[in-house]
This record gives sequence, C-alpha cells and structure tokens, in this order.
Amino acid sequence: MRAHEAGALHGDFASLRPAWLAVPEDVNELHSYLWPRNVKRGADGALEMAGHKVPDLVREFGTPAYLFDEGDFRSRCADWAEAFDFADVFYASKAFCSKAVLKIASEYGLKVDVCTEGELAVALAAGIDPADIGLHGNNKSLGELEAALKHGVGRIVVDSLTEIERLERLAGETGVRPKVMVRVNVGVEAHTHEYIATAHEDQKFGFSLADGDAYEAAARILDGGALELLGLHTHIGSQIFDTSAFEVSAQRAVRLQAKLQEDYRVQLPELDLGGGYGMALTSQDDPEEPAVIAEALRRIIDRESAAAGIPAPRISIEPGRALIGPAMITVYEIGTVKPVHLSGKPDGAQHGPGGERRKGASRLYVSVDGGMSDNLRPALYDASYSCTLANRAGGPAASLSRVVGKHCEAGDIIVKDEFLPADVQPGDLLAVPGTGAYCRSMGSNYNHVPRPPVVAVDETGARTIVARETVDDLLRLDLG
Ligand SMILES: Cc1ncc(COP(=O)(O)O)c(C=O)c1O
Ligand SMILES: N[C@@H](CCCC[NH3+])C(=O)O
Repeated sequence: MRAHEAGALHGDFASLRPAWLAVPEDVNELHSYLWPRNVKRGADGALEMAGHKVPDLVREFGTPAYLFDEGDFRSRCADWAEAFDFADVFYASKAFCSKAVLKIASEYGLKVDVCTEGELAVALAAGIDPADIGLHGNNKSLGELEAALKHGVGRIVVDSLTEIERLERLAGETGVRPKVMVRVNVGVEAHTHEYIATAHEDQKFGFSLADGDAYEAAARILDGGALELLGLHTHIGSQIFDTSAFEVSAQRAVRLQAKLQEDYRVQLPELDLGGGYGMALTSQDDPEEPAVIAEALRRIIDRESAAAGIPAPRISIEPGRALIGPAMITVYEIGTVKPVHLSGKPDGAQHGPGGERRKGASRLYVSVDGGMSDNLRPALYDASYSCTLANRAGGPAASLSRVVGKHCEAGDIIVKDEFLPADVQPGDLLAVPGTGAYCRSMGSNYNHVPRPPVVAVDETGARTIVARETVDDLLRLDLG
C-alpha cells in the first residue's frame, strides 16, 4: 500500500473517509501507478493522452467515452511477451474484446484466449491464426465446439465429462483430433472478491484435484484416444496480487501432470497457468512486475519438473486485466454536484435536541453521464476506483466525493471514495483510470443507456475502434 501526505481539506468528512484513502497533498496530482503511461496533466491543467488534450477529444467523440492509450497497451504487451519469452502468452479477450486490440496483441506475438463463439468470431475477424486461439468455458454449446473444430482452434480447455463426451463424438464424426487441456481446480483460495475466485472447492469451474476428478478426466481422455491431451490448465481467479497463490497453483498442477505422465507413460507437452494478475485501481494495490512473476513461475516449474523427473512442459499464461486494464480511462461529463450531509453524532441521529437538523459529516455526490452500465465492477464486486478532473486543475481545497451514475439504482456508484477539488462543478469533465478491463466488456443497456465508444489515441491521432451505441441501435432490436 502506498502512502500520501495530507493537504488542504474542505468539509467535515473525517468519519466518512475510509482508512486507506489518504488526504491528497495536491488534489490534481496524477499517481503514475494508476494512469495510462501516456496520460499527463498539461500546463493548462487539462489531462492529455499521447499529447492530445482530453477536452479536445471529448469535443470530437463526446462523453462518456473510453479513451484507449494505445501506446500503453503496446508497451504492456511487449513487457509481458519479454518477461515470458520462455512461454506462450494468451491475451484473455474477455477483459476487452475488439478486432483492433486483438490485432495489436498479436503484433507482439501474443495468442488469444476466447470463451464464447462471439469472442471467437472477433478473433477470427481480427485475422488471428486459429492455431493461436484457445477456447474456454464451463458450458460450451455444441455449436461452439463445432465452430472450434471447424476453424481448427489450437486448444480447447475442457471443463466437464459431458463436454469430453461431446468432443469425442464430434471428433469421430469429423475426423478431427482436437487438442485439449483439462481445467483443474487446484483448491487455492485466492485473496480476491468471492465472485472472481475460481479455484476454491465450491464453484463451477474445472475438475477438482483434491477428490481425483481432474486425474480421472485426464485419464479418460488418454484412455479414449480421440482427443489429443496437451496438458493441464489452471486458473485461480482474477485481480490477485499474491504471487505465492500462483506458485502454489503451479506446483500442484505440475505434480499432477507428472503423475499422469508416469502412470500413462506419455509426455504432456504443455501446462497453462491461467490469468488473474492484478492491476492497481487505488493506492491499496501494488501489482508485481511481469518479470518477477515470470521468474517465480519458471523457478517452480523447473524445480517441480526436475523433482518429478520429467522435462519441464511449455508454459502458457492468460493475462487479460493486467494488459488492457491500465490502458483505458473513462471520461464523463459531470451533470450535478450535491453535498449530502450526514449526522455528526455517532448514534446516527439526524436532529439536535430542539429538533433542528444537524449538519455533520458531508460527502459530495458527483453525478456523471454514465454509470453502472459502463462500469459494473463497483456494484458487482465492491471494487474501488479513483478519479480526477480532466478539463482543468481544481482546488486547492479537496472534498471527499462519491461519483455516481445516472441509473435508477442507489448502488450505481462508479467511485465510492475519492478526493476531488472542492470547486468541482456541473460541466466539468471527470476521468476514471483503470477501466480497460471488464468495463466495456461487462457493459449493459440498463435504463436504455447506450454503451460508450472506445477511442484509440496515440501520437498520430485518435480513431474510434468501437462505435458509440445509439438509441436507434436499441430500438432496432425492439420489434414491437
Ligand atoms: C480461464 C481464464 N483465463 C484468463 C482469465 C483472465 O483473467 P485476468 O483478466 O484476471 O487476467 C480468466 C478470467 O478470470 C479466466 O477465467
Ligand atoms: N469480470 C471479472 C473478472 C472475472 C473474469 C473472468 N473469469 C472482473 O471484472 O473482475
């Protein structure tokens, strides 16, 4: 966790401020660990991305909009590819899936992980070699499996006996021998939100290692012979900062793989360690560098393989969030600013002894022109985000603020706790960093709010890579 110094304050919010949120010394400061690598505050106080002023981009593309710092994403693809040069890096397209982004990832040698026919279609439309695509999912339809075979995807990660049976049948019918991996639930309790942890026992993904199901599934494939077993696959969850959780998972997976190799006298050439590497959304988060993660995983795989007397399998990983998350910001226009006063009394009483209304702690509610339809994560996972004014520097006094959307829902919160300049006004632009992953991809049309566009920005200019949805788009699907 990172610490900041206290600065100028506005309002009485002491009882409302979460302990981890320090009062900023300069409410306009951008902390580099939160913002895309090519975003800075210009001399006039407005944010710039790759040299383009955010207010100018907004004039051209409107709000709300996801602004994609293409150079940031390129540099992260390069960082991960270099750190894992001994492995295959699959970009997990569920984090954000568009043709432009998949093309960029492939320029850096990254492969692509998809988990539905829709994501597969985007990857194919982006020109990704099907052999470089991995297909996931706990409930792939027959149609999805057929599409995977038809296009020749490089690997299918199987998740149930039903799916293995279906694939064996399809292999018989088509004469194709699909390459598969077995998704193993390694039983690691990752420190993350319950809904995004995937390797504790009581959840839907994979075959349990502990009760022998994973061994049985792999054995079934090896006995059957209709499918080509590449190796095992693990994925312990998402937004994980604890490298030791990945290490324990890798250790358990390689031990099971070694046992299968010994029992069946086969060589399983690959082992997939999944994704889940965390990114910084607030000062609470301190993600590890890819090189450190790579080194730790490589050490474990080499050590465990040597101990088991097997050649080390080719490793693959599937980061999504760590690559695309930090590369985007969402820019909104502020519509209303409302101080909300809460009782100063610890018992929560709102009125004084004479019945007069007490004005105790206060929080600024800042409403913007988007909300949970463009970032569901705070409502779904209680995720914390940060924000700043984008059209100017404000202050110097800071107010504890809560950024909320325009949806008809009290939980429609985008930034639960952050300091904004006390002079924040309707008409100001607000930028939220770290929205590249699982924001547009989990977006919705709740309240018939159309989803924002994604605008790629680099030194040469700005272009829309995903168009803004319109009310006409929504009406087109409403057949009356
Ligand atoms: C199988 C699998 N691989 C990769 C990922 C990508 O995870 P993240 O975006 O956290 O790296 C996920 C999502 O959690 C997943 O389920
Ligand atoms: N959608 C989740 C991550 C889970 C992704 C896939 N298993 C998030 O926003 O954090």
